[in-house]
Amino acid sequence: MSKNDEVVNRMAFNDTFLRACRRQPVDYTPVWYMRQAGRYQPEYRKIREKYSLMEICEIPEVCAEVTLLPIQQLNVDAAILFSDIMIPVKAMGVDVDIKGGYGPVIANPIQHTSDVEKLRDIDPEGDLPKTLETIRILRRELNVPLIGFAGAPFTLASYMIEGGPSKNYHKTKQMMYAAPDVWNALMDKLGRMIVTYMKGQVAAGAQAIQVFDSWIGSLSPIDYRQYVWPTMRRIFEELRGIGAPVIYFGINTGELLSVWKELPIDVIGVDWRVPLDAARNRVGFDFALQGNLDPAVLMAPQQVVEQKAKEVLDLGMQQAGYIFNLGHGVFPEVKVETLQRLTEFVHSYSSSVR
Ligand SMILES: Cc1c2[nH]c(c1CCC(=O)O)Cc1[nH]c(c(CCC(=O)O)c1C)Cc1[nH]c(c(CCC(=O)O)c1C)Cc1[nH]c(c(C)c1CCC(=O)O)C2
Repeated sequence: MSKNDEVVNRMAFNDTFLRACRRQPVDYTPVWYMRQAGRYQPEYRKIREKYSLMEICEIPEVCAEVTLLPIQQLNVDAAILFSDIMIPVKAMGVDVDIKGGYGPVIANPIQHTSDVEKLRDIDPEGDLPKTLETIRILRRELNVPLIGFAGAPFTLASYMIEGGPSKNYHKTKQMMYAAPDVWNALMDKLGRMIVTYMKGQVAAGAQAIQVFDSWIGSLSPIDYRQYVWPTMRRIFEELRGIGAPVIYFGINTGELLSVWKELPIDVIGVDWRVPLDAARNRVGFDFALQGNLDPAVLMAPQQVVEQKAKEVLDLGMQQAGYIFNLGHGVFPEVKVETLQRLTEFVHSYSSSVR
């Protein structure tokens, strides 16, 4: 390749990730990492010395810079907006703080119908202008697709009800089982917020959407269907046709996949517990899959990382519509170089096998 071709190539838009989301043929397996912008990067830690996470999200130039760090360093095939699932919850009027190394903290947890009634419906242009401005800046700078995102109702509700991270979600489930009216009102309100917010992100330039339902695996399939499914179906039906593929991700969702397969979504994010061929057997061939290297593998020597990545790829690549990712986010202890080499490996191995 001549120097000139290289420049042209670098500027051309790389749509491999979007093609994989739509189960179209690709030249190699696209890859991005959950939490690809974060504390494992010295540059991120430096920016965090100056600004809190919430402050970064309020300064579009800095927020765009943080989003771009992994694109420049890792050669990944998609960018994910730097933000947090709790940012729009704050815009609904909830007093949220995010403590690094711990998680979201809420001063006045939701308990009663009146607490739910107090939550404001958001207007993304009016309430989250900095997020939309960040997306617009990013679209000018990026030559890979930009993923927008939201937290799903159950996962958001778990923080809003517990007041912070939780092990067993006792208060959340207590509301679900004992006060279904309050619970349904909360699901409904969060569902509407998510649809409005995702439409706003896509209108501003997000090219794919990931809905994070990180803690949904704490529910049985029967309870998922009864207490969460109606809201999820409404959300995804309303997001259908917005012109951006929709990814739905959660942890510990092995038993939920047979329910998820009835949802109108494009991509299912799988954690490391379910081998990708088993996931295919559970959801069928109408979805792309994303995942699912155990993030803990990134602490191992490079040859182990590559062996484990190969095992994941050999299962994932059996069908069109596969995106390599971790089964959850990058840990702060991971070396940047490990992810650089992993990305290179995924690209080269997948293009050699094809
Ligand atoms: C559950 C959840 C949250 N936030 C998010 C989820 C869903 C995905 C998941 O399960 O990880 C989503 C999220 N949060 C963040 C992003 C940025 C984009 C990216 O992935 O690069 C994304 C996509 C920034 C962040 N959000 C947070 C950090 C930590 C670093 C910091 O404080 O600077 C980052 C980079 C803080 C946060 N925010 C949250 C937790 C539990 C924590 C603490 C955990 C930790 O400290 O590692 C809530």
